[in-house]
Amino acid sequence: MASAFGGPVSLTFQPIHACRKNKNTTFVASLAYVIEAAPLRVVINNREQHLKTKAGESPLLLQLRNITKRYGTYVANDSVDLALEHGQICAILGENGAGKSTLMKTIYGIQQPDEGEIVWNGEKVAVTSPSVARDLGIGMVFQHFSLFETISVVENISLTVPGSLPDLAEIIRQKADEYGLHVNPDAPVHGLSVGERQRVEIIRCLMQDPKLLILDEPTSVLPPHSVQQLFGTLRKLSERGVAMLYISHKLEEIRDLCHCAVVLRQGRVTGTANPRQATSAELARLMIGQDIPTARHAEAKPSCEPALTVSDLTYENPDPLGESLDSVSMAVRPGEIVGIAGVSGNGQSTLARILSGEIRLQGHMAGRIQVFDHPVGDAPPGTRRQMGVTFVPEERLGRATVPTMSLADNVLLTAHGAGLVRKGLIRRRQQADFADKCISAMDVRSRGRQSIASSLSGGNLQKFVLGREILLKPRILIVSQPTWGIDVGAAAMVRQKLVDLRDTGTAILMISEELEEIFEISDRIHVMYHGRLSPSVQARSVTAEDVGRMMMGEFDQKMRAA
Ligand SMILES: Nc1ncnc2c1ncn2[C@@H]1O[C@H](COP(=O)(O)OP(=O)(O)OP(=O)(O)O)[C@@H](O)[C@H]1O
Repeated sequence: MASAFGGPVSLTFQPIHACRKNKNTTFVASLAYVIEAAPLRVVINNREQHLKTKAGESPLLLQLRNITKRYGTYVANDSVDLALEHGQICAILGENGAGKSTLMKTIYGIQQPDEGEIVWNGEKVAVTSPSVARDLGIGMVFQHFSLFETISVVENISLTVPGSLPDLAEIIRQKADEYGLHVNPDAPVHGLSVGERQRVEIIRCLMQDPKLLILDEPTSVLPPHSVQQLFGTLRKLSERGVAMLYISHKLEEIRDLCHCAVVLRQGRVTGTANPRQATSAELARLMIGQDIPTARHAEAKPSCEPALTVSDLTYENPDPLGESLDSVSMAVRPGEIVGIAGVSGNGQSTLARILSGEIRLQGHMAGRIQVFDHPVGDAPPGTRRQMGVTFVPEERLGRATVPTMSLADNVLLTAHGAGLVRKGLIRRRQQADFADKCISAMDVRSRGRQSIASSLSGGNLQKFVLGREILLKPRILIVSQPTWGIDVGAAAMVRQKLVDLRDTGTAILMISEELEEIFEISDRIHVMYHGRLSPSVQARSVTAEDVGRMMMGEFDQKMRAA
């Protein structure tokens, strides 16, 4: 059978038994189907009854019919059909650039589809803006929080939800009790952990009584113990009839939480799956069309002399809301990967900025930073780069790239010294070749080197930035959150590239909140906690539980007691 792509179509039928059984709901066995490379209409579960549907409500909360969204001639969403029931938690899966965010932006009214229609509770609607979406009952929890740090929780919420502060504080307490989202309405936001901030974002959505919540990679910022707490809340919401669209690259979490999964590839729906019955490997295969390789990780053979040495680094952050460092010491040798684990907000981003030279040794800082034998504590980033140090910051837009510039011009920002400029003039051929190499080496899905950085999907821009720095063949690479927002297939490729770079003799310092990633490719592991760094441990000699305890500060208590 030929598909719309002209390629073959394969059909796989897979029986699903009652996948969400509770005393209120009776299921009939239904079929989940996977259709490769063909547009299809998705009907997620056939049920005998829809007991979560209230009187006057359509059994389907949301239907997308033939939604198409183009950017110029590029089709980001292509005839997407989707149906969602009340209370259903549906994962949206897809590789970087598959069109997930584009689809969510359309549902939330941030952008308009070029073709197709949205049917809400049985009625065709035009979601012309996020406020129209909120009025309908659609809420969105973004990956990056939008809270003002210097005011309290209730003051933040009052900026979008009408009501007096005492009344709002009372409602916050009620919602917090009802859904296990404990947060003090009067607490200033700057003192809250990331988990608490996310609870505030969710409470803010709940106060608008949503029927559908869109969650964009909600666990990427959370420490492991907060993930289960969040899932508890989401399950409660689902039981009360709130439907959810859940974007994530973390397949285990999708298997744990979601009732159904829709797979997008190149803007099209290419299949559905029951995540509770599929393995992570099967879900990954559905997404990327092949098995995921794990990094081939032979034991490191580091040199003796460290490439990067940090001794007794203490930094009192002049920003009262910023992270400080306390007596941080470590060394990274050529040919090894040193991972720094820790819950975000414990000083990792300050450390990365000091090591890159963005913050330089001055009065409120003590200690020493050396690249091989040279002290660099007061050297600017350019000098450090000339010594063979490259950096990948966690913020790709704005810090790693200029959003409004093309990929070709973004290459010049850090690779100009690699023969791309001579006598002050840009060598266009070499510039184009370097950009093309980054794109092909890292499989960056874009419309070529002239694409504007901000038009790339988050994961593809991240791959481009990594490629730029790796191609410079650095002596030292300092990388923060290397696979943040990158799909599982691309993450495996990125980790392999880091291991390959290590094997050429580069010293790599990797700051990551993903414990799995830390374990997969680090040779030694440190943990950061409240601005202090643990002694390093050999990655092969500790368990995730050991590191988890270190992340909760156990090493710090021992060091202080010693
Ligand atoms: N404003 C824009 N202008 C041009 N192209 C865009 C724009 N926004 C997105 N695109 C393109 O649309 C495609 C889909 O992007 P989208 O952000 O929806 O992908 P995604 O599946 O969310 O990816 P990721 O997992 O990396 O976040 C990408 O190829 C991207 O380059």
